[in-house]
Amino acid sequence: MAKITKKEALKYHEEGRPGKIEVVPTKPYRTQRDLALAYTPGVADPCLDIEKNNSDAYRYTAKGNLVAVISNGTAVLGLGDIGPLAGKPVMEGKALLFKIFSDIDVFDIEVDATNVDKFVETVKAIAPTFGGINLEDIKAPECFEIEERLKRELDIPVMHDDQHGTAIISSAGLLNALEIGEKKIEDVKVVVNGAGAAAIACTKLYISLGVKPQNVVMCDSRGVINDKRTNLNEQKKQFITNRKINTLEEALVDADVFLGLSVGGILSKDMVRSMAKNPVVFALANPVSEISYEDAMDAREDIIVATGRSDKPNQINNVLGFPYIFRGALDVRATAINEEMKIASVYAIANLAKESVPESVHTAYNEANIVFGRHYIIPKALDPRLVSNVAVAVAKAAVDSGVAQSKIEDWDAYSEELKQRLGTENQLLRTIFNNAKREPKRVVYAEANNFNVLKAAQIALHDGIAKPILLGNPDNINKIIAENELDLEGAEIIDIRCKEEKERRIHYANILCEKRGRKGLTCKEAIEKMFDRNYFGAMMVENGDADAFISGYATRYFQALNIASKVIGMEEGMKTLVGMNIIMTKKGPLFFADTTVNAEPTAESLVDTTLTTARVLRKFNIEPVMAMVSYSNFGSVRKGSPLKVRDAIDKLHADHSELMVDGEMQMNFALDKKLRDSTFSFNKIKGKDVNAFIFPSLSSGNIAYKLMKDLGGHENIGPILLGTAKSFHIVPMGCSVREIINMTAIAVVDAQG
Ligand SMILES: NC(=O)C1=CN([C@@H]2O[C@H](COP(=O)(O)OP(=O)(O)OC[C@H]3O[C@@H](n4cnc5c(N)ncnc54)[C@H](OP(=O)(O)O)[C@@H]3O)[C@@H](O)[C@H]2O)C=CC1
Ligand SMILES: CC(=O)C(=O)O
Ligand SMILES: [Mg+2]
Repeated sequence: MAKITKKEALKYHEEGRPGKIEVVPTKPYRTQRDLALAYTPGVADPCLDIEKNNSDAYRYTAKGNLVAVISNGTAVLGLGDIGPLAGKPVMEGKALLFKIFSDIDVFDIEVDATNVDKFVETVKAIAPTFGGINLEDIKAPECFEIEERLKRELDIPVMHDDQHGTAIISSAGLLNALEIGEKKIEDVKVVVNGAGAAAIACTKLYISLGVKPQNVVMCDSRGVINDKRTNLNEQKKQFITNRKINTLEEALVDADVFLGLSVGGILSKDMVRSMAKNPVVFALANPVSEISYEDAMDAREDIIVATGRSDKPNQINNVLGFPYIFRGALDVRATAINEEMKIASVYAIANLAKESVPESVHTAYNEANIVFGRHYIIPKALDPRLVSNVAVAVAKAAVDSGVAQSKIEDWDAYSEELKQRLGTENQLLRTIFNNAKREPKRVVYAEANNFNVLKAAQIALHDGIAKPILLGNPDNINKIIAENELDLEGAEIIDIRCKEEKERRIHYANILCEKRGRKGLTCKEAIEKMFDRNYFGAMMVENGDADAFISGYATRYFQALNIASKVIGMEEGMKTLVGMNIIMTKKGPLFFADTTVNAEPTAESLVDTTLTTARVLRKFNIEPVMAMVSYSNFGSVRKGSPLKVRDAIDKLHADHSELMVDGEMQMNFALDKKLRDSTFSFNKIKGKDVNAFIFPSLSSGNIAYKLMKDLGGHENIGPILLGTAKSFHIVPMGCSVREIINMTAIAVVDAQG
């Protein structure tokens, strides 16, 4: 990632509405009645109910999803005591992270109080507003007493994130780093630089996970905490070493682990070189780490390095924890965040790093293949699985340890709910993928000499969606596999040009020649075409040697379409192929057809488009409710394209009366059922939300889906080719791995019949 300049950082914060957060109403407020409900007199009723029963605050107010990020600015990142106001950008930043990663709303509260009593009293006084308290950037040793007292005196979860959030994440990182370095936690020698909030909590958690207290040396700003030191606070006293050493440099000789939670730039390359083999260096000070990632990597080859920064690999930062720990705690109304919940988070985070990484993470970090190892010991901050993995583990631990005030009956449903809440789960794709997994099919990838195609095939293979057949030069394919550490064991590779495939080429050519002989194709030409992977792959499907075909990554859409028509042909009874796009909206998926094939459809082809679209929706377990859209309503214009739409509708109503379809209608009547039903009460899709739109021409369909995608910012799946006699699918040229995987699942479902 390119370095961020000061100018850029200031502009980011200043631009538009200053700062990073705003408050958004969640209830209607446009009418006088709305206001009377939102405020007086309506608001009095929930007030009186809450007066009688305090827990009703969770029913009638935002309390249950509201966390306070509270700081007095005495230890802001590694910037030190810069005061509450100067710390506000960090607290707003935490608010932003809470919202985007776990949909928790946050008020950031900067308190002008360094005195422990005053700070505690302030937090207690405002606590009724919140469902949880996240203490932030409060310096040691005051932070320990502040947290202890608030935990004791409040009945909502309180967590000092710099202590426990950091301890949880760095422990997860440590477990994985030791596994990679093949070391046992009970044997490792750990040097902790820093003896403040984060360092003390991390060290305590390391010990509870198995590090031996006698194997720990802790340093503060004055050097090693040893028995010569005086005036140590109670927390530091627990870590006095009896080793006769005074400096960080001495402590690091032969150490296995360096944990830095202090200040930037205090660790030299030479110190790193003096450590034991496979050393673990967690340089976690922010914004400048104890040693830069580059210097640490440069110091020695066997090192495992992590920093707190977002712009380097292995980011150990409490952002991987606090959003999800509070999410889990709030969802079961936990009265505390206890040790059991912390340990559950450690293992949930550590284990997630060992699972195969979703494509969205590769895309977000612009990395081709992220796999568990030295450079990936901990999940990435943008990993969408964190919310369901960590929050579920925390909530379960809260229930099991008896601090939960409400129960979750169905953990799978809770996990799904979290994914949907964060928009990380696409219900439609989940259905398609589940259907695909139920009966995976042989999918032939015609362009397997491309990394994206191979990566998609690997994921499809490992996720049990498809059985890939890869067409391409085996040397090229194997080179890409080796260079990118892909694993395609079990996938068949076919070199269509080799002499062993000659017989098959001739066989396929004969079939094609028979099919197209009267349409101008000579047998010689057919043989030549079998050296083209798109033709060969399509023939594999046609001949039953594969179930579905995918191409388009490096082939023009219309070229692939042409092969589909010539080799595979159309489904029985169909006179046209159809292109369909799926637009993912907040209200659910919307299906647009035809978006890519028929430039000037006739009434017959509009009928075919409607029937094919309806069939596909049913394959996706969706009952089609379809509108044939135009610029007029139910015959209001008696010329031009509305006429052919009317003809199509008449035919559909006559021959397929069971189908929920009507038109022609304008888009606003299709989208707004109240408007439609009140104006045209006779309409056949009365009371229904339309989920599929049939366009009167290719231009309108194509323009509409691109407007939704690019201007509306909606995710788009497709175009998907419909109406072929067998499963034949074309991905957009140069598309992402995700798009190829999605198309694979669709192709498999299509092939299932
Ligand atoms: N990556 C992450 O997720 C997180 C990183 N951090 C980082 O950890 C650091 C400490 O934060 P926090 O614990 O909240 O702050 P504290 O103020 O509570 O602690 C700071 C500690 O650093 C010690 N220190 C300062 N200078 C040196 C030095 N030259 N050598 C050794 N120790 C030194 C201080 O020593 P003394 O006691 O003598 O004053 C003190 O013990 C910050 O840089 C912060 O950004 C914190 C939380 C999370
Ligand atoms: C990440 C964090 O909380 C800190 O550096 O203080
Ligand atoms: Mg902090």
